[in-house]
Amino acid sequence: MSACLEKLDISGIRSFSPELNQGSVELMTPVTLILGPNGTGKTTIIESLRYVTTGQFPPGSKGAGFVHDPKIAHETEVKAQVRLRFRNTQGLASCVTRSLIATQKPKGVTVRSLDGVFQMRALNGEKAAISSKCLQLDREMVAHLGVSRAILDNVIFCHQEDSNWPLGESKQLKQKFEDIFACTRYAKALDNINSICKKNVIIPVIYAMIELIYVEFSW
Ligand SMILES: Nc1ncnc2c1ncn2[C@@H]1O[C@H](COP(=O)(O)OP(=O)(O)OP(=O)(O)O)[C@@H](O)[C@H]1O
Repeated sequence: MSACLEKLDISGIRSFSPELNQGSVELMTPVTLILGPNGTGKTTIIESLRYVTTGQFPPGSKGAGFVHDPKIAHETEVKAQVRLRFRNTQGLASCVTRSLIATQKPKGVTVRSLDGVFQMRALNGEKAAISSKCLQLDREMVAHLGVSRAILDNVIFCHQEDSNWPLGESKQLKQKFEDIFACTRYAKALDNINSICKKNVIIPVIYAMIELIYVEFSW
């Protein structure tokens, strides 16, 4: 079963106010169209989906610039949160929340990521919550969405500034294709299978020889 995104809540990201549940987007099946005039937040929605699923900030931002500017909020600190409700690959209701804090310092804005939370309702209706360090959460998301990080990053939620990657330099292009199709992993897996097959042929032969020797001597 493929995973299905249902609802995105954004607060404190770019022009979305830090007040909780200020920006909510219902994600429709099979497709959601995002329309609006320039500067109304269409890119921010895709950036937030990419951030909540992969933990990646938009290109070149390192978090500052992605969080609502503390100067605009007239605060020294702004809390940001992105929450995504979705059905995982088993059809179970799941929810992932990632949070950030931006602090206005004399030299500029610094951004700190807080631990994320992943919640899932099991088939018996019980709710399980995993409070998770960012790296663990990235792995959880790949498992529950059933899509690799490279596909989330470069295909499904590819940032408009990065969307020309198929026209990039051949070395980088090769790397991208390797990441997306996991070619190296398949080659390694095939090597492993071949060597296991060889071992599995050799081992029965050795057993057969030992058995033969045993039979010879037992006479
Ligand atoms: N750090 C920030 N704090 C507050 N507002 C911000 C911040 N960064 C960007 N913005 C504002 O957020 C909005 C960004 O909107 P976004 O780029 O998502 O719009 P868009 O609908 O995709 O626009 P376009 O059609 O031009 O691509 C702009 O109005 C911008 O001024």
